[in-house]
Amino acid sequence: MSATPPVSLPEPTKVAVLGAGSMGTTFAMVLADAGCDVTLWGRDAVVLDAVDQTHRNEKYLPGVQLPAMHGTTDPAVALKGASIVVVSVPSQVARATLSSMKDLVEPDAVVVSLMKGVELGTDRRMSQVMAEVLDLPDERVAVVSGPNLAPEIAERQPTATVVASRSEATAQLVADACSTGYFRPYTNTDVVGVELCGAVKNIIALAAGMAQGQGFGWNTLATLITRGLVEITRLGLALGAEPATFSGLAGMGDLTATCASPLSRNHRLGKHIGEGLTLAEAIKVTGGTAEGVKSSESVLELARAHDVEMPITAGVVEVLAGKLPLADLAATLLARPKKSEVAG
Ligand SMILES: NC(=O)C1=CN([C@@H]2O[C@H](COP(=O)(O)OP(=O)(O)OC[C@H]3O[C@@H](n4cnc5c(N)ncnc54)[C@H](O)[C@@H]3O)[C@@H](O)[C@H]2O)C=CC1
Ligand SMILES: O=C(CO)COP(=O)(O)O
Repeated sequence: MSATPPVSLPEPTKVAVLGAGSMGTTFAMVLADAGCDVTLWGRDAVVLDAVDQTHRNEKYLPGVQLPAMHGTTDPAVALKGASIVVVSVPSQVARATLSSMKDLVEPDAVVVSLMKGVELGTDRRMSQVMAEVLDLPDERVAVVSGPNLAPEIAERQPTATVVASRSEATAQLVADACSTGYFRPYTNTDVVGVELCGAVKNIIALAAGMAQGQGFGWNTLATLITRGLVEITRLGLALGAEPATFSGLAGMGDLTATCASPLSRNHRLGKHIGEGLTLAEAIKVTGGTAEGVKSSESVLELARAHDVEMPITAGVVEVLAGKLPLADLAATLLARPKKSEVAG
């Protein structure tokens, strides 16, 4: 097994995208638009047949005409010859999904996570899960994260993102593979920071949605975004992230998009709870993967293990668990002991 990926790939780069939901399909579109030979893998034969034959995924991206790509339910077909493997399944099933495909991934492939969650039970970030299951060295691991609401990218609206890898050459390689006229990747070597930004902003977006559902306005939203960024930064720094990451696209960028947009499933789910639905009802009505629900628990565990204060996250966990009435959340947060804004 080679520890270092090739610095350039054969043209066109063959890419497997694992997970045919809204983000997996959208990123497959970006890669194909960028000139890659893309095969999308998923479990639903009806969906993948349509992707393969008519280049449409009506279940997850209704009305969107995709560029030419392959679709399959057979992981061996998707992974054969793929020099880049993109993983876009819900975080809590990443380990099981990758374990079942472990022997099919090409020995030199770079494996990229689009997932924005932290594993329950282990508190591992997705790049850690991928590396553990597939036995990958740092040079073969990358993550992509930024203000990247799938429905907007699928309309080819302009946005930017961060491709992070401990290896600058790997980050550059993945950035080259997904660079288009509407999607601009920046590189970063701070994998920890970029990944934590993606996972924790979903929890803050739940809180922002709850606040909106309760009828609170822009001041509350801005307060949650700003103090949410403080929580993300505190946890990230405790885990070795770089300070500059938090004001970047994966940090402030994604936090703003997700907390403000009704396209965010986490925001919508929080809003349903704010309007009075139970968690179970809100999950059903929202549909799709709202990573913050489960990751709030693992992120809070990480925070406690590193002695990091995350009051908004802790409040969201209590509300979701039914231990704190949502009507009391704001008062609970505001009643905490007064402190300096800038002292840690
Ligand atoms: N949708 C978005 O705007 C964005 C999503 N992401 C991240 O991408 C990841 C995937 O999310 P989406 O594609 O949006 O979710 P989705 O809910 O649209 O699709 C999830 C996909 O995973 C499949 N799946 C569910 N359980 C599975 C299992 N046990 N084994 C294999 N496949 C399974 C579903 O069939 C579906 O195809 C998440 O971590 C999310 O945070 C990141 C950026 C933007
Ligand atoms: O991560 C996202 C945008 O960058 C998508 O957010 P949701 O998972 O809340 O829809």
